[in-house]
Amino acid sequence: MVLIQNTLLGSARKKIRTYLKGKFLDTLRLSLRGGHGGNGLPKYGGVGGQGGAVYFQAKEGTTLKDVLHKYPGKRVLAGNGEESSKVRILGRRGGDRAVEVPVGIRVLKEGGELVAELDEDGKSCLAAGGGSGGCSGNSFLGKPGQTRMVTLDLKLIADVGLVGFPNAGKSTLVKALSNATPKIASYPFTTIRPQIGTIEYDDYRQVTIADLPGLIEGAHANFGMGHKFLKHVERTRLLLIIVDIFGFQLSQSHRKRNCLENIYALNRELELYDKTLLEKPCVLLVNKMDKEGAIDEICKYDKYFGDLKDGLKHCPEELVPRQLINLERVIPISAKSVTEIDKVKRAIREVLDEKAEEKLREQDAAESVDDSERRDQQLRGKLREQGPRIG
Ligand SMILES: Nc1nc2c(ncn2[C@@H]2O[C@H](COP(=O)(O)OP(=O)(O)OP(=O)(O)O)[C@@H](O)[C@H]2O)c(=O)[nH]1
Ligand SMILES: [Mg+2]
Repeated sequence: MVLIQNTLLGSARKKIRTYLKGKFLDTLRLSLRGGHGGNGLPKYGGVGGQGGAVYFQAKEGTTLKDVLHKYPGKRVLAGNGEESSKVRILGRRGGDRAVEVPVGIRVLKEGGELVAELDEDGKSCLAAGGGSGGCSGNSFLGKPGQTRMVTLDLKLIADVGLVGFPNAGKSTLVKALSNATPKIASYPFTTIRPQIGTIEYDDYRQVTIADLPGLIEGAHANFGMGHKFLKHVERTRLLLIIVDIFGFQLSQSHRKRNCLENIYALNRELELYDKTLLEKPCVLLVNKMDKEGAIDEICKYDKYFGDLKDGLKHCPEELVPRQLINLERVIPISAKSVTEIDKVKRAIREVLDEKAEEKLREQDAAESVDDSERRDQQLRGKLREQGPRIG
């Protein structure tokens, strides 16, 4: 029996391995069941053991593929509580099951309700509790554990997210900036899954950057790969928007968009996905400046990069965003040139630091307002205690 079970499990694992080869998993549905409580022993007043619970624990370096390899049937069961017996009046508690999941996981119940957000290494949450053991209060009958379907939804955690149309040079840039080794090719949709690289600075500071598959116009209506990868920029602190100086044309049947139109189109796709993304600081990289004719091209649009509002008069109606992105810097680059990569590296660091300082200043200001309000309240309280003044 055990042999048959092992063989079946082995073949399921094999199928899953083949299916997952090359596939990026960022969501996984699991069926969970807490352990059943053990029965009590009425004759001796014995209490059955509590059923074990299912937990999720975030662990650096784990992927959703690892979870699936471990639970190919997508079912996680905790141990049942032990029954009370003459030799062991208090039944032993059933074993807990701690499922290691990637950092950045959101645990969602059926219907999408958020159970927990495991965004730090080591953070854990209870996902399905065990049933209580049988005792005098429940006729000595152990209770079943909680049964629950959950979805694990992964949002990558990176400091910087790259947003651009296909072929703009996102992967070329990430490869030059960081330790990531994404595939680069001269056709669109080379990148089909997100990848995170780490940028190292001379003072050992590290900044993580996410290379994402290219967006296309109409991604909000599920064209191309749709918006499904944009969730991975939700937790970033900075957006690197990258456009090809010569614009982008998906195919002969699509309209060619120049680089200014590309910026508005990306702005609009971000807005249609989630307008709070527009509050993030953005750095615009105008790429492929080493190509012939690039200088003439940038001269046409340069004046609008500093004031996107002014450029709206050249924007086709269908691309006009309601709210414009916050461009902190505009840097013309060639992702193939080492010196220009250094410029980008410095700018990333500067903007991240500026924003962090701004946030600290705002927190300090809010705290000092709180302090002065507290002092005012104390003073008013004291005056009330002293009673009304005569005269
Ligand atoms: N001349 C020139 N070519 C570049 C530059 N940056 C990228 N390329 C070329 O542009 C093509 C696309 O580059 P990728 O880095 O794969 O572009 P991507 O934005 O990651 O594309 P997708 O993954 O399809 O979205 C490749 O042939 C690169 O060699 C650049 O600065 N100058
Ligand atoms: Mg790419």
